[in-house]
Amino acid sequence: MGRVGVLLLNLGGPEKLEDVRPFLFNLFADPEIIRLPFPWLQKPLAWLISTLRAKKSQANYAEIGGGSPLLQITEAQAAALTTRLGRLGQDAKVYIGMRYWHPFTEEAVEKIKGDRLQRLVILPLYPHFSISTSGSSFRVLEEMWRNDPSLRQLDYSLIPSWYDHPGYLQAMADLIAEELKKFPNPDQAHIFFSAHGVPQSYVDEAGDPYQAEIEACTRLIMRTLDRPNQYTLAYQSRVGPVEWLKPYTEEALQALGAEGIDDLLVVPISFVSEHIETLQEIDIEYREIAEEAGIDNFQRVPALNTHPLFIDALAEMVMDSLNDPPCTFETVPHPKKNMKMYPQERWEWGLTTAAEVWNGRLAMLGFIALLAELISGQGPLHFVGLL
Ligand SMILES: C=CC1=C(C)c2cc3[nH]c(cc4nc(cc5[nH]c(cc1n2)c(C)c5CCC(=O)O)C(CCC(=O)O)=C4C)c(C)c3C=C
Ligand SMILES: [Fe+2]
Ligand SMILES: [Fe+2]
Repeated sequence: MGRVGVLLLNLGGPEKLEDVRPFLFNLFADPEIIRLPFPWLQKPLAWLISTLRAKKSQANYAEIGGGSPLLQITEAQAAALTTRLGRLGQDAKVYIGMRYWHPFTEEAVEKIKGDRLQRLVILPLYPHFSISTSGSSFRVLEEMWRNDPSLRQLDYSLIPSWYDHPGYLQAMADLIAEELKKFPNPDQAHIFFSAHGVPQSYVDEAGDPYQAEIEACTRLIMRTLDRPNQYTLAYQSRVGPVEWLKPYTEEALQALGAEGIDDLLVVPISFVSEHIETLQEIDIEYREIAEEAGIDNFQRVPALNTHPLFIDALAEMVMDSLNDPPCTFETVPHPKKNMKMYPQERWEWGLTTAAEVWNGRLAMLGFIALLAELISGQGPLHFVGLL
């Protein structure tokens, strides 16, 4: 086979404190993160939430050195993958496409168009599929493919998720085994999987396979690890007023503390690189909650980053994808039509003409409330927990 391209998809993160607000704007402007009944409200609301949330979020980024390490780590993963594919005899160019910060997915696709590839493999750096992560990036790409005849000439294949890949599972099990050795009694340490949450409605109403994939993944990691340790799965990083996947990490930590657990090993599983939610949320915020709950020995497994077994696993997935029949945008899960998405359940009342009029009026009222929030800093968005 001639030259192939590999497009690594990731979320992106602010590199410096000034980037935080525009990064948050991009995130909240994504209808796969918040979907409003009126598309025209999407950007004003994103502007408002990002402006109001920026200070708190900047303070968190300041605690981890003033920016996200995500791009540097993703670049190192891309370089390691290029080398590994070269060793397997596959000349490949690896591109990085971030959803909410530079280098954006659109920039990567511009480069790809100039490079006359024979085949493109699209590989999200999220092991599990969610509408809000891989699904959102696929939607952006699908739109570009729809509008650009030159892209439609390109032979491509997606890898929707890979939480059950044996090489990935082995890399995770190795990282866990390595950390367990540091406990006074390794078999007694409680293993605590902390996955990034999503709103419950994504799973129940939009058909997001995320929760099922996370649950299957933790079982497979434990089977690969083959140790007698007890384990728990919980969901972190809840944002906003609606119900998210449960149990919530903070509540699960408190419950384990109350049960008398002293030795706890946290395993972040939704993400393969260190980022704000591991370095700040787990290492600082959840550690504090755990210690207050009486868990004295709180340790964390590092993210995979460029773990050699993990890079081998990525290379294997790319090689397999080159030989398998292509997987296209049409074949991956799409949110169900008319689904409710966070925080739409509060803002959608129906589709009749009368309801439309009322929706419009209420949306206006909502927007005024949001402006009040901006001016006073203490309005309804603080109340519901979005800020
Ligand atoms: C698999 C991982 C992730 C899922 C699922 C996910 C869903 C999701 N996220 C938000 C809101 C925010 N996410 C933020 C940052 C962020 N999110 C992920 C991963 C997943 N998000 C990562 C890796 C990062 C950090 C990137 C970095 O800078 O290193 C943020 C910004 C940070 C903050 O202010 O807390 C927000 C906000 C929602 C609403 C959502 C599902 C609907
Ligand atoms: Fe997130
Ligand atoms: Fe967070």
